[in-house]
Amino acid sequence: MKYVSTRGQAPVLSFEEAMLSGLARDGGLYVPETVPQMSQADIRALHGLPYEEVAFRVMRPFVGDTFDDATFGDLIAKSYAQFGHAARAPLKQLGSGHFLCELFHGPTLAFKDFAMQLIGQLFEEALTRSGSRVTIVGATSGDTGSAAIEAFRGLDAVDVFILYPHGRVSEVQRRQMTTPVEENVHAVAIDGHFDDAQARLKDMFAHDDFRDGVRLAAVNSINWARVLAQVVYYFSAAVSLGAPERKVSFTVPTGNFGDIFAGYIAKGMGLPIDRLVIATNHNDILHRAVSTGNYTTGRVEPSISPSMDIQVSSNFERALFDAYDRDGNAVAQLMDELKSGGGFHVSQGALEALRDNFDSGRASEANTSATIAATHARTGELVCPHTAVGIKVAEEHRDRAVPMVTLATAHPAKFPDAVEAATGIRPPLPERMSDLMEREERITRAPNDLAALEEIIQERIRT
Ligand SMILES: Cc1ncc(COP(=O)(O)O)c(C=O)c1O
Ligand SMILES: N[C@@H](CCOP(=O)(O)O)C(=O)O
Repeated sequence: MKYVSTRGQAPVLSFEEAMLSGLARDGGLYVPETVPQMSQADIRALHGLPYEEVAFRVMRPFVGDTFDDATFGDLIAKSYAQFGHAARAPLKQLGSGHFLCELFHGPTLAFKDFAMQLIGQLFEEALTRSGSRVTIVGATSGDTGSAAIEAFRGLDAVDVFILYPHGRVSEVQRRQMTTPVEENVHAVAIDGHFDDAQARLKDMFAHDDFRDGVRLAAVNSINWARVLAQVVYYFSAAVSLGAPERKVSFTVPTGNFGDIFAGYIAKGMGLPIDRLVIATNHNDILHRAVSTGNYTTGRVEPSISPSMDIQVSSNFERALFDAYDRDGNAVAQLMDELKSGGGFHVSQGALEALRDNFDSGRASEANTSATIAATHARTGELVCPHTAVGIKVAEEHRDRAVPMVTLATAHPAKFPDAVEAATGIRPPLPERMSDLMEREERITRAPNDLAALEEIIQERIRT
């Protein structure tokens, strides 16, 4: 299995190389050269299997010879052993034909744990084997950072720096990043918003001396391995609802487009997904792009679903690559326009290709609060604000003949203020985290400045 860059100018890599390098040398994102197929019989055979076995069968063809079967199976088993639900990604019925897929039973209470726990294991195995080390730098609007710190804390071969926007993550998210005591993890609060953090991360990858000097690695969804691990729960959910005999649709609360792109890959592998619905908050660049063809960035406005306060949505580049018939030059040109002019227009042909797979909708702040309240009143469930954005958009896009699954991307206790404001109920943290608010925090403050951030990292990495 080989991986190619969406901008067509970087070396073609193996799974291990793509995983350890993150962003391609030409600024693009790695995607598989071809998407492996699962037949109807392969999909039918997933019925009733434990999540770990589904994960093995879905991901195995993408990994090539990087890991042998026994090792890969063991790493998957270790990755999900800490999850608080036997089904790992259980389905819960919300109403007739509408289901939630609960992705928040991992150690940091958000869907990011599905991929991060796995790539923590994969990195450790690959680095131990080669005797090398890496410096991971991540950008977060809250959940990726906490999941990465949890997955990599205490590892000898890895130093981790997480850039998060100062004052723009929830207190629970911040404390999950700032209270771990291990010396190899660092939470860095930068002035600015998530897009600034992600832009500085990409600048570091474009700065070859720094990139090579610190052996820079990425754990954001620019890393293909992150997307791959997220493909699995589309299969487990669809099979539980009758695939391959029955089609299923998914609505995905979306920011950086990684999670929904994983659904697109599942569909490309043969899973009978009817519609993939992009659900955004008022930072709605993706909804505007799919409905009008204009991908134009605006100001990132804070919201009660802060993890989706994103305007420059990295993985959209992967979808564009396919929509432009895998023409890396065309994608590179669009990304140049984005950098120089803040946006681009998607060609008619590419827009039609995108619309073949994706629908989209948006939820205002009032919609989100009202959905948290209505869902609680109707079902007794407390949902996080990101999930509420998904539920609201899903209800608008449902074809009653096809089951709809909304991805429940975080636990409501990560965003207690928004949930309490909507329902009057403050969701408690699970017992194992009950002292989170008393633990001591360790925060580095930094300007939104490449040189300053690189200096902090260079001073702190262990050699
Ligand atoms: C809770 C939550 N929901 C949804 C999203 C959106 O996911 P993605 O960035 O993969 O689109 C994120 C992070 O981005 C998140 O943390
Ligand atoms: N919502 C994310 C933003 C980064 O997304 P990623 O999937 O590219 O890591 C977060 O919580 O940090």
